[in-house]
Amino acid sequence: MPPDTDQFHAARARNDGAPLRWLAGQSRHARLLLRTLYLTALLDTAFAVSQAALLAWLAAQLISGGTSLWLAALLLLLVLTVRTLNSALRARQGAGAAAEISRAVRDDVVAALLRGRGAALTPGEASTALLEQSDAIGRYHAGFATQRRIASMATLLFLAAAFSTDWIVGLILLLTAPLIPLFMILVGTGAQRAADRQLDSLRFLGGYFLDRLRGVLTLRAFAREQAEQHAVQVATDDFRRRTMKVLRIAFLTSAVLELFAALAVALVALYVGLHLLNLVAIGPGPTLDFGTGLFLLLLAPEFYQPLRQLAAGYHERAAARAAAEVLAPLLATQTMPPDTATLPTRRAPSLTLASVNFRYPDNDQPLLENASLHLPAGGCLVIRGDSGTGKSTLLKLIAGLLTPDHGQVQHNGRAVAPLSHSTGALAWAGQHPWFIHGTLADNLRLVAPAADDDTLHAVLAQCGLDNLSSGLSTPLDENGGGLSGGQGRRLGLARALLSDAPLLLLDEPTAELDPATEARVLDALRAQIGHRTVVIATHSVACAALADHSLWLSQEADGQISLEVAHV
Ligand SMILES: Nc1ncnc2c1ncn2[C@@H]1O[C@H](COP(=O)(O)OP(=O)(O)OP(=O)(O)O)[C@@H](O)[C@H]1O
Repeated sequence: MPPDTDQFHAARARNDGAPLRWLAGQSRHARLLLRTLYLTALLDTAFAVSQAALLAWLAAQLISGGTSLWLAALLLLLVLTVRTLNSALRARQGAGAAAEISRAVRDDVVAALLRGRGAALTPGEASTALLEQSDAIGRYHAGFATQRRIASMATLLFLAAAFSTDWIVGLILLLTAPLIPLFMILVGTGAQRAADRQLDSLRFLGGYFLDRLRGVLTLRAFAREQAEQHAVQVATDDFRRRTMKVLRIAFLTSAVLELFAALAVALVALYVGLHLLNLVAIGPGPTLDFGTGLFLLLLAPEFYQPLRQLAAGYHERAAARAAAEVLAPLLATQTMPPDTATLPTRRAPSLTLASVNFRYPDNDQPLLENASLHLPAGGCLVIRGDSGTGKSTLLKLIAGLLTPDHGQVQHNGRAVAPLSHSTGALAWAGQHPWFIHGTLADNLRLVAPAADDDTLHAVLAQCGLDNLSSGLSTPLDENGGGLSGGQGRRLGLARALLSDAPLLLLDEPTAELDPATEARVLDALRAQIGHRTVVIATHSVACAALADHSLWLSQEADGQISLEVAHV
């Protein structure tokens, strides 16, 4: 179900934590788990009161040699067993709800990244958003947010039990209980600031490590390992200090709250003790016998337990708020544009750009302004132009990886669906193909799981990849290790050709190829034109000869990109 983005933005502007509630509301399964979690927590409160009452009854029976000893023991055993089972269920529902919410948020983040919404994020920031921040949202909802609701209901239940037994003890609990939330609010701002700083540091570190790992060979070539090692140490140290600060606040909060709770329990114990020794005359007086006194004494620590758990999870709230601020711009744009559609058939689509404007968020200059073109179904459009004028960007717009700021990209006259909603209607071979750890065959079968070896050999031959000594069994790592740069790129092309997508989008498919291999690849591409619509971004003159429509992008003196369309 697409979220209501207006509501989201309004909530964000109010900064009342509503983005967090909005993020949890996305999954129906998570809502169900949260409800069960809440119910089990309320049951636990009822069991805690019963357990205290039965324990006190049993002790009273033991001392007075009462006749209901076995009944009290049996009932206590029953309550203890059911409470243990209920606690296990509660822990399970809590973990399930946290995992489910994290999964739902993660799915939304993946969809947003696939739509190019994370263009401004470094890979490290994107992976932090996918892993830590999504988890922080899940932990918060199953932890602090649920505990807040539980604590208020449980407090009322315990107070009702205490007041109905002894109003003085009820009063002690009532007057000491607000100290805990009050203290939490007092440390709140500091905790939030510390969590924000820790998250900033984590996001920075994510990207920093990834960049250094990728560039490790370059760093070694320039003998920069020592300097980088030191820089990594400094960055890690900074993260450690910030994490310790968050933990210090969390521990300090817990310790102070433990102290409050211990003092309040001691106060109840003092009152009950003085009463049993007949040293005070206030309260219910002679009705406070040993059993009732013990019940109140057992009830007091249970009363503070939900509030202490709430305080212990307070840093979860700060971490989740910080995470929601980062995820908000990514997830607020999840709505599908109206009248969008994936390609309904396997027929080659026509392509239209209708007055498209596009600017990368961190660039002042628009890259495309009022760009329009039409490519009939089964046509071949070749995009050429100076480096950096926007050829790859245009391909991404056609793919639905990027969304125009104004105007529309249409497939068969209908607005293009974001790539995350696509159903295999287009095949993409980019400049930096993506590999999986496995064999060459594994990498090809990503797009055609049922393809037999003969089909794979045929497509490899078309792309000039039939001379590898281990053939389909050639092992690859996730960086394409096992293939040369040009071979890796041709594997990407082979994958696109192997798919049955009716729209082929190819970015520099013949770069780094010797003339003989380029000729083979061009023959393979020529064979696609007519029954597939093909769009190619290239610098190659030979490749440009495939075009029945061509486009030239060039940069004007004033920095503007102009777009010249020609029917070949
Ligand atoms: N993710 C991004 N964020 C901001 N600016 C970007 C981003 N990607 C590309 N650009 C900028 O947009 C411009 C067009 O980039 P693009 O990759 O589309 O060019 P290109 O014509 O394909 O270049 P080349 O021929 O060198 O491959 C460049 O000036 C680049 O700096």
